Amino acid sequence: MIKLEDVSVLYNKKVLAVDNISLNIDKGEFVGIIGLSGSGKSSLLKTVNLLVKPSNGRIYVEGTNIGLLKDKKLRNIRRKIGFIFQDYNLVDRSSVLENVLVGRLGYKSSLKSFFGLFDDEDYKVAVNALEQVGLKEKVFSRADELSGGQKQRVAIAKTLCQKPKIILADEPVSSLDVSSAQTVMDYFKKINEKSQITIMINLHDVSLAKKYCSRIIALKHGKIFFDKKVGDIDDDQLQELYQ
Ligand SMILES: Nc1ncnc2c1ncn2[C@@H]1O[C@H](COP(=O)(O)OP(=O)(O)OP(=O)(O)O)[C@@H](O)[C@H]1O
Repeated sequence: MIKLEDVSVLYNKKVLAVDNISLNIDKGEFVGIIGLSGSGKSSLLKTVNLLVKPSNGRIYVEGTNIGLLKDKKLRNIRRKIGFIFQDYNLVDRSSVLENVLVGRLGYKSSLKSFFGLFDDEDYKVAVNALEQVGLKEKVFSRADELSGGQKQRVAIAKTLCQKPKIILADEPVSSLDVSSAQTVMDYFKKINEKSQITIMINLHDVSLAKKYCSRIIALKHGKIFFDKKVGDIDDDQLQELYQ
């Protein structure tokens, strides 16, 4: 589903955030990325949909080298890849429904998306997405009336409206209390299992990564320190990672 070949990210010609990484992620995997702050987790995730352009290497999504795509073809492939940010990325003064409908814009002509014109099908998809994250009753609430955990669930619903095959989530629960973080992670897990959506998620909380992910990729100084099934990770390796 996702294949990286010799991918590096170099900022300002001097900070090597991702150092020659190659990896393969299959459809339906739930992969956690862990590592110290500054180890390159965010940069790695953002290269997968070209939010950050790699300075070297190739990125394949479903076999297509996305670095070679332009305009409509690039937009179409990006539509398949949802991205969830730590700070939710919602419009606070808009309703939950309006926020979620933004996820449909990739399916609209530029004119319709400019005027925010949605049809019955869009509303159906949006309400269904909110149902999937347990927030159907909040459909007309304003986004800024929600708790952090609820906001992140709205962000997930927005992404689901894109009908993604892949969800990339960059520290999606690090601003949340323990209980809200678990609830959000539960929804990620449900979505992964029910829809076979491939998930790559950056987490600084190793215990959450071990609880929810099937595979963990640990980064150190921009390189893969280990890449293992959760059951194969031992505490010594984790200690070495965080030293
Ligand atoms: N836009 C940028 N311009 C310049 N340097 C950057 C940029 N983004 C990240 N870096 C640097 O790249 C390196 C990796 O950062 P990155 O954010 O990818 O790591 P991270 O593991 O996600 O860290 P954190 O957990 O703190 O977000 C760091 O040295 C960081 O300062």
